[in-house]
Amino acid sequence: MRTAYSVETVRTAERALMARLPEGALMQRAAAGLAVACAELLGRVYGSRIVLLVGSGDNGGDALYAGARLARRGAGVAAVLLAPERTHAGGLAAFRRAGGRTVDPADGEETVLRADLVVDGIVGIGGTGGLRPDAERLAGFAAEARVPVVAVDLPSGVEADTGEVRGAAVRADLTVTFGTHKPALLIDPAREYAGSVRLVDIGLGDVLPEEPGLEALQHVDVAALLPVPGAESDKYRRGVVGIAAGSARYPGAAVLAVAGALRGGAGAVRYVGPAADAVIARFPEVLVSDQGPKHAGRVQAWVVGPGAGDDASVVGEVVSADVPVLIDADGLRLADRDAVRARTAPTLMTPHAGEAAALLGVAREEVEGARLASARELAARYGATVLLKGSTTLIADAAGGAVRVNSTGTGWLATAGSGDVLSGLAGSLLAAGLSALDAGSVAAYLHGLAGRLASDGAPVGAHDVAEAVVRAWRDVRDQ
Ligand SMILES: NC(=O)C1=CN([C@@H]2O[C@H](COP(=O)(O)OP(=O)(O)OC[C@H]3O[C@@H](n4cnc5c(N)ncnc54)[C@H](O)[C@@H]3O)[C@@H](O)[C@H]2O)[C@@H](O)CC1
Ligand SMILES: Nc1ncnc2c1ncn2[C@@H]1O[C@H](COP(=O)(O)OP(=O)(O)O)[C@@H](O)[C@H]1O
Ligand SMILES: [K+]
Repeated sequence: MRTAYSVETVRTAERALMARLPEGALMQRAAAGLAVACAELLGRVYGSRIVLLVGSGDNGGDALYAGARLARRGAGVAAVLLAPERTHAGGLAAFRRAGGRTVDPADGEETVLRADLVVDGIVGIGGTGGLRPDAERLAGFAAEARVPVVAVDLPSGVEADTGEVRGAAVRADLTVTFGTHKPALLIDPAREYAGSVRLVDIGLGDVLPEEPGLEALQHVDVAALLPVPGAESDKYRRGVVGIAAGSARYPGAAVLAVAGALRGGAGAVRYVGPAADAVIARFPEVLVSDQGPKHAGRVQAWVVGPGAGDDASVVGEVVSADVPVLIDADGLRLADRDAVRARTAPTLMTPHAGEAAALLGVAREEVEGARLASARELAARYGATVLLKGSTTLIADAAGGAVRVNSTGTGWLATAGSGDVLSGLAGSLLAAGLSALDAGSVAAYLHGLAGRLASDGAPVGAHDVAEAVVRAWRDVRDQ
């Protein structure tokens, strides 16, 4: 499991750890890790030209101590000081002792454009708002220079706790972060600014609380959650998932949700709705009914909404069922809010940003800029688990606790119908007995991976993604 903690938690942990260690020990650990990462990226340190962008806090201090280490290995290191009189004193002294030279921001452009590597030590977890104008100017030179940029702890200018990017921010190729990931390194849009991320152990593990703010499942975690049939299993014990989806106008959504459900581990898939002929023609193994959800026979979980059009009565019937229910797409618009809140069995809602915005009564951009807060808010309002789709998908439980984050996907998944596949897949995992949080996060993980496998850099259709779920499942199982 990859975990991330909020700034406040990181600071508390750092204080606890610092109290046990000699002064400056943490920063030395951070700087040592940072210098190693820079050296690896450069390949050859001796003779290389490194430019440090140094802000006025400890983030700049990390950069200066790392710069000193690199200067001692024969690199030519220059530091552009944003606020010379407020620069980290110990770091600056060490840097100068090692032969580093300082540069006035006025000469920053020329220096940065001649660099082989730029180290962004402008601001770390102490930053708020986008970069200030003088810092933005320097960041602009780094982008212009088209040389590798290594961010210290975080790409400067992003919001550490939320992943929002409210103004100018550094775009890094590599971010070397200390002690733990910060939420911004796992959540878009900030995640994109970080490039690849390397975590340097500074000993925080022992002092961080057990429950993180965010967690991202890895192959091994997903493998442990996948339902596997045993000797006593039969199709009913494996779970039956009901799909109430599709309409005369959108029959394809039913086919795609069923395609996802058949790959999600349930023992049987029941389909209810007007697209039964299309479903059965494509998937003869599906049990179909046109009697409505109440009379369709027992299921262990329902999926309602994909391509449902305007049929609110089917949504109402499913929402009143006393089994886990996944509500997606049109279902999110049609479901009675009080009825959703009144449910006692688990509910999983799977909006994209536009649907989440409609549910919250805000503009889509507001959700896109504050995805974490939006997912938490929706989960609390509806008493449901909320899976907010996007390039990083977030899964938040109503009870609070760590929010799951998934980034296995690819932009090629932004294709019509891929969300229908995801809802069928997640519903099937719910029917197989996973909690709403696990079903949502395992489905997002497999779906993202399936998108990558199916696409391999080329356009794909949603049905390709559904077919590739089997390969994603094997990939996870065989890790
Ligand atoms: N606290 C610790 O024990 C450790 C901290 N470390 C480093 O220290 C950093 C935190 O240091 P600080 O608390 O000093 O804070 P930062 O260095 O992250 O930022 C504070 C400084 O940045 C300026 N600033 C804030 N917002 C800005 C903006 N939008 N544009 C430009 N400048 C801005 C502020 O004026 C302030 O001087 C971490 O990110 C990490 O790099 C590491 O050395 C590991 C140990
Ligand atoms: N840029 C992206 N990167 C990765 N995954 C994405 C991206 N855009 C969308 N997705 C994923 O693709 C799926 C699209 O679902 P949705 O928006 O409901 O589409 P539809 O309604 O057409 O099925 C979601 O799983 C979402 O997380
Ligand atoms: K930084």
